[in-house]
Amino acid sequence: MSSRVTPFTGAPQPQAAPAPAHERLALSHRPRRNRKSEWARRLVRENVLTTDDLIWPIFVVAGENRRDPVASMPGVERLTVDHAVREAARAAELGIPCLALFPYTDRALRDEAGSEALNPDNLVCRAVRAIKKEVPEIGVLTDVALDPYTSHGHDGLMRDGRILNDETVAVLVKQALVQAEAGCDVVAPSDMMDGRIGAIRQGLDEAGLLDVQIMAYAAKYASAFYGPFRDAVGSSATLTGDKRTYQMDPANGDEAIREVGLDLDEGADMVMVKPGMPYLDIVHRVKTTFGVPTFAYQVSGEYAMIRAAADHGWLDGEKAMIESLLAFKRAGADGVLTYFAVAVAEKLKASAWR
Ligand SMILES: NCc1[nH]cc(CCC(=O)O)c1CC(=O)O
Ligand SMILES: [Mg+2]
Repeated sequence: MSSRVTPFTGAPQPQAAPAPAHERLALSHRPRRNRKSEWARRLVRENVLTTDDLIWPIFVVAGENRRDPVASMPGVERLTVDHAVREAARAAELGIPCLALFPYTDRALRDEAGSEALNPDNLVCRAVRAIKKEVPEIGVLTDVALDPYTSHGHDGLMRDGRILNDETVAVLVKQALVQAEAGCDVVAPSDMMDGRIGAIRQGLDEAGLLDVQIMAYAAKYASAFYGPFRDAVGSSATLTGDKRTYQMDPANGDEAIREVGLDLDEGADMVMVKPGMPYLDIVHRVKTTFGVPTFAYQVSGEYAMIRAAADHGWLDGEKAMIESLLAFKRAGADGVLTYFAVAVAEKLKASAWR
């Protein structure tokens, strides 16, 4: 038997000579013991990141056989539907459970009311149909909100500079139905209007779409970290003002618990906290308070920060990516929407062969 094959025999690890007795601290606890080697660290590890935890957001654009880079998100591209289908197949192959689709809408198709959102043949619906036809085994989540479609870049209808709530909800119900009829598996309202979860659930149920899940962007903050996303969907160019009358104040925590409670009462199957890294306290509170499927969105600005620093050689991008995602698991998230999804899945697959 080869003497090198000894990992299961309890062979002692090489150790430094112990300090002379008179220099030793009389400690009954030495937490470092459980960190002394890789096997010991693995044995006591509390959380793991797996490919099952990942939702991959992708941007789609009209046309054929094109991939347009997003300048503020190095490594992220807007994909025409044919490429999106190919990427969906790659993601499924890697074991990623779900994609989230976001459209870049032509400027000419944007109007005050965001009416392209209700076109059953809009870009998102075409992408959903193509992906579900070619790659039926992957989950497809669509975003319910009007911002990629409105000329003013807001998530809802606007009158006299104000975002209307109830009128917007009526449109969001129609938007969710259009997406569900195209075949999406999950609708994810990201608009933060009050009462939209209940209205969308009722609309889906009345249409017989009982199996379409709702992932509510329940605690979504008015954040500076969405900047690169707005470049990707073209709403940084259109957005007038900010979203603070509907998205949450970053100063608030208790309010997130109330918001999540309302969305659950209204029928949300899963809830989300967004952004991610600066809001891990909220993720943790939501999970411990409600014990429901809880997701976090590692948003575009978080991706851009890690990528930019890594591209400058200022940090190890791969390690920072894994550490940041593991932190979501530790905080209590059941899964994470992340632009790193494919990179992580590839890394996890490679390490499974170790
Ligand atoms: N309904 C808009 C929407 N859906 C997802 C994101 C942000 C995602 C990201 O930054 O990665 C946003 C931006 C916003 O609210 O302005
Ligand atoms: Mg709400």
